[in-house]
Amino acid sequence: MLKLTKVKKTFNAGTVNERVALDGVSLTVENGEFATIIGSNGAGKSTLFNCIAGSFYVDEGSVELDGRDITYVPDYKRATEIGRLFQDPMRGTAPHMTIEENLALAYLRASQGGRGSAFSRISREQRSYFREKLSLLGMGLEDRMKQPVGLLSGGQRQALTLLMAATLVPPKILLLDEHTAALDPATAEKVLELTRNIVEENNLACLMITHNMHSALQMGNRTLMMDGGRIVLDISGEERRGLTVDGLLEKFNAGAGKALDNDRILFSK
Ligand SMILES: Nc1ncnc2c1ncn2[C@@H]1O[C@H](COP(=O)(O)OP(=O)(O)OP(=O)(O)O)[C@@H](O)[C@H]1O
Repeated sequence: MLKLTKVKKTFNAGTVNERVALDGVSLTVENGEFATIIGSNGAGKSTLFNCIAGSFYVDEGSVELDGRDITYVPDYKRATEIGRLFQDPMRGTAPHMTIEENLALAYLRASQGGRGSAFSRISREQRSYFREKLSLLGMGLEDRMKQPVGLLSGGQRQALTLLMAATLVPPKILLLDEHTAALDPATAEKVLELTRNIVEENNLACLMITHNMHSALQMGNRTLMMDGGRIVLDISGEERRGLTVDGLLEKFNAGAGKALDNDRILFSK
């Protein structure tokens, strides 16, 4: 379980470029809870992920994972418990290493911690475990384990990254930062389907930033909307079921006191 309490983060404090990116955000995400996050430009969505992952420390407030205070735990230590995917499919895997080497490295990192742990030989057991996991993707990657990852398509690479981040050693929380935005619509749909299955099967706590309002409502079981460094809307259950995109926009207007000003979101409506 993830718990943020009154988290504040300001960039360039005291200068003309001061930006309050998170303005006292409190949020609890239980295991099995899958929340989509949508918001205006510069709302603080990526900063929220950076604070959870430890890319930088918060100015005020606390971050807890499974009841432990991790507010000042460095990012590489948190990486053993926090899986993260970015928009760019090239991030998260090493192109010159083979599929099985990437998997072995991810496995070692997640199970033993630390950056760049050296790994020796990939055992027969490991190889068959990786093969079994890869076959779940339904992309034929289990027959290409000795090929460099650089040869894969963007969608295949993102699916592999998802596997590495979320299933080899299931994380305590999975952070997805627009992880399908750079993919063509058919491939994005496939990766979203995989995401849904992986989160459900592993009963993960998951946060997914998206600019697609349909995905925001169709994926997961909770939707958060952010504006100006705050969570202005948090809907789940009955309130969320059957909600349309227009209904969500209306709720945003009521919660934020203004219309959503994110063209990427509005164009995807
Ligand atoms: N490293 C940084 N240095 C200075 N300002 C930053 C930094 N990171 C974010 N900001 C500022 O903090 C605010 C929140 O940014 P953030 O990237 O978290 O928003 P976002 O909701 O992810 O936006 P978008 O959807 O436009 O990517 C913005 O005003 C942004 O310019």
